[in-house]
Amino acid sequence: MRLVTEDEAGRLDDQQFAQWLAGRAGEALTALRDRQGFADPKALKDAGDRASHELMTAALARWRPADAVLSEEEADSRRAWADGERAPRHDADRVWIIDPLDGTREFSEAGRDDWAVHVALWQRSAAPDGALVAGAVGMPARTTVDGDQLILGTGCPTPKAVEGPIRIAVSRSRPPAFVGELVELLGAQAVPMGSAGVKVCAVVTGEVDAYVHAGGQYEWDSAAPVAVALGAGMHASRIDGSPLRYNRADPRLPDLLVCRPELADQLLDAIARTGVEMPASTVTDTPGGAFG
Ligand SMILES: Nc1ncnc2c1ncn2[C@@H]1O[C@H](COP(=O)(O)O)[C@@H](OP(=O)(O)O)[C@H]1O
Ligand SMILES: [Mg+2]
Repeated sequence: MRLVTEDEAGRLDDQQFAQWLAGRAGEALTALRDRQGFADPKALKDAGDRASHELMTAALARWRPADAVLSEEEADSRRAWADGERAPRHDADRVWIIDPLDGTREFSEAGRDDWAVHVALWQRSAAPDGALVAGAVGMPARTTVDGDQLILGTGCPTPKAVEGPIRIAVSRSRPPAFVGELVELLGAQAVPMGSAGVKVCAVVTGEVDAYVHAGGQYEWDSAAPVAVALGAGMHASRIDGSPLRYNRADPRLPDLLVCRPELADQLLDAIARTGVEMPASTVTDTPGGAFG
């Protein structure tokens, strides 16, 4: 995808804008990585988070000034649930849910390409009671056949099923405790990799059949990837099969199942058989609603 200039971004629709924004942030992150190198991983992580967040929020302020933003790197959106304060996103009609750098750990390790940029748009008026209406996941260290950075939007085709054991993407650094048992129950294969966005996109491209996570995550980790997965006809839910909801008062969204639709029942059943419990604190309220 060739990116239009900053000045031309105003004519893009929301989905095109999400892809454009992921691409611009990806270019900046790649340049930063090249310039700064890997000698100080913490400094590189911090610089990446900050540079990408600033680029994205400046572009959103310019081109979508009426919309609110929920970003991993925006203290106000994180603090809201802890302090019981209301942030602008709780009352907004449209909220951009962004993770400026997902797979931060992998971004700071030389040679790794499993990190991503997430851009999603949540709209209050969308059924059933507020929903994701656009999304893009950029994987700046991966390229298309044309040599451009790889950016997936909501129009990806459903990949063909592959014979053989179910391949399940899991976090390489924090896999859910029940994964060993799950893999054994299903005769499946665990495929460790970094970044929630990269793992969901691996399901969308057919590299794996499913992605399972539990134990902690936030809305920005999964919003854009889930928009991409739903657009490609994939199943996406909590690990008990209940729906994923975004722009809640509490942005914690600690578990996730994304998989080929024909595997959903089998995977949900096997996850339930491991006895994993859903944390009580994740009971959700009305979209953007009062704090419980
Ligand atoms: N137990 C946990 N608690 C909070 N966040 C978690 C988590 N496990 C994974 N994540 C977040 O989910 C994203 C993908 O993780 P992983 O690469 O391990 O699969 C990372 O986002 P960031 O890189 O944006 O911080 C990571 O911080
Ligand atoms: Mg993240």
